[in-house]
Amino acid sequence: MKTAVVKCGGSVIGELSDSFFQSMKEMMKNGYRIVFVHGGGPEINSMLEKLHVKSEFKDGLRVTSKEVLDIAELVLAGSTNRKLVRMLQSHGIEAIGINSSDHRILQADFINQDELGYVGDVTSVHQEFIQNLCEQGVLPVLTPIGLGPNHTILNVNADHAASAIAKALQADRFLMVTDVDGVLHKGELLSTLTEKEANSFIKEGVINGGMIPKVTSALNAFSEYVNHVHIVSGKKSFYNAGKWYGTELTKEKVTV
Ligand SMILES: Nc1ncnc2c1ncn2[C@@H]1O[C@H](COP(=O)(O)OP(=O)(O)O)[C@@H](O)[C@H]1O
Ligand SMILES: CC(=O)N[C@@H](CCC(=O)OP(=O)(O)O)C(=O)O
Repeated sequence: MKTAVVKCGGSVIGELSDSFFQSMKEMMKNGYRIVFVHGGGPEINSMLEKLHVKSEFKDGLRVTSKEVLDIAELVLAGSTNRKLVRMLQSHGIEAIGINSSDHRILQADFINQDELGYVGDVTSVHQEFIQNLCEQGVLPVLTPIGLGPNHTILNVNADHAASAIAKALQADRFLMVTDVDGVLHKGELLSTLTEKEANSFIKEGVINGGMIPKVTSALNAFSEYVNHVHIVSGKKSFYNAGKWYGTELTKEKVTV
């Protein structure tokens, strides 16, 4: 069996297509066990607006007061996670939703409490438990909420959380699902991207906004254990007849 970690961004959760779920099923048919990790940034934003709570981002991370943390957990665990589990089940995929501070699925530590508040980075992943669920044929759907020191919970950027999980599970593939076809350059899809190109595109501003944590997390997971990392769209098929779509990270440029 092969393992794949699929991170689904909040930008596309409401727009996931039938072809996306078909690609998931095709992966499973071809021997992949899938672990799902999700974001929910836009849904958190609209709940914060409804409740008239202000929040800001610093370097792509949400500055998270105690009040913002409670709302982020409420939305991620109470709404986004539930919706995804139901969508998977309606497409015939047996899934279980878990808030990742439960059972120490994700342990995290503050990044910089003074500047960012309750924001964490993953320090450990309960990989045996995740693997056990997969072995039972249940697809785990995980929030990016980690258990911090002294029983606090911490808000973890979902790209960072997924990257840490992919590394801990030594996943054969790591897919980052978003609302665009992959990494674009002047409107054209880049089918491959090397680390060097990614760094210069970030410097030049070609890669900006939410694509920055995605590409840096993708690069971060791209290791001796995780050899295949893709950034793909959730609006269409990303895998069909053994072919992968979107942008794949490569060590060096592939010439075709
Ligand atoms: N070079 C790029 N190629 C593609 N998308 C980019 C690029 N630079 C910035 N983006 C933006 O990144 C967005 C995806 O990031 P984000 O909205 O945070 O997604 P998610 O919720 O899936 O994590 C795209 O919708 C696009 O607006
Ligand atoms: C610390 C931090 O920024 N946490 C994110 C967690 C959700 C997330 O990352 O969602 P997307 O994948 O949709 O961006 C947040 O509060 O928005």
